[in-house]
Amino acid sequence: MSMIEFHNVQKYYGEFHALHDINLTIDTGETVVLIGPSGSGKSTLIRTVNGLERIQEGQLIVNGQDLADKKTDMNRIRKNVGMVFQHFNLYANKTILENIMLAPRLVLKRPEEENKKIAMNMLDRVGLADQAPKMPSQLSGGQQQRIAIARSLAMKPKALLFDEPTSALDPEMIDDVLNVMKDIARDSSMTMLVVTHEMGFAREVANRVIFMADGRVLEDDSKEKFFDGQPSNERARQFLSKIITH
Ligand SMILES: Nc1ncnc2c1ncn2[C@@H]1O[C@H](COP(=O)(O)OP(=O)(O)OP(=O)(O)O)[C@@H](O)[C@H]1O
Repeated sequence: MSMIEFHNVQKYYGEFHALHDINLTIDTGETVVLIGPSGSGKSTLIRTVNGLERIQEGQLIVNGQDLADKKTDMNRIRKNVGMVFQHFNLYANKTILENIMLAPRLVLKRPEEENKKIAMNMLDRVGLADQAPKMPSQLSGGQQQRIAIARSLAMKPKALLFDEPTSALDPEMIDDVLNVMKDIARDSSMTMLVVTHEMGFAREVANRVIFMADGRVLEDDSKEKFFDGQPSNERARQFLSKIITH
């Protein structure tokens, strides 16, 4: 079953044509890695999936709802589609546990006891249950990003979007975050769309790799074809050789 479908999607920022005729289908449970040079439209594309950016033309169906339709309930979309950003955006004046319990309490009206139990389970899943009473500033960047992931998971979403989740982290913290993401990717019910330059992650757990440039999808391959064969597109081949050698 498909979770996300782009049909001839066009996105403009004013006069600037940011997404050109995007056609993509992402099935439930797939892990899709999105790569491409800076400014190619990767963030824009994933931000359209939970309505942070509106599209101007075409059809974008997420979890069976058409996001181009003004009547679509965006709150319902955001309950089902979580997002993890480059900067973790935790609430600085709330404990780790409160950060995780807040949205399920306010948005899902989840009863307090159940909410706490699920929050602690998610903290355990990212390996940080012992940090529950601390404040975000007491944690490292890598730990804060794992808390941000736990916070998204606590909403029990059907899909998770990741926008360069490790690019703001010190190198020694990247693996811990990637390991948590790999664990989620192996859960076959979760759909993941990930913008990242971490090719080790892509090689290990992605089902597909999509290459974008100038607002267009130029390559959409299985992981095997992308890494072990060759992308058909010349720019994708060049990009791949650069990121793998650096
Ligand atoms: N709010 C905005 N208003 C105007 N132009 C924008 C806006 N957001 C992005 N753009 C432009 O759209 C293009 C695509 O940007 P986007 O951030 O989606 O690219 P990206 O591939 O994610 O890049 P990066 O890897 O540098 O984050 C860029 O040319 C950018 O300047």
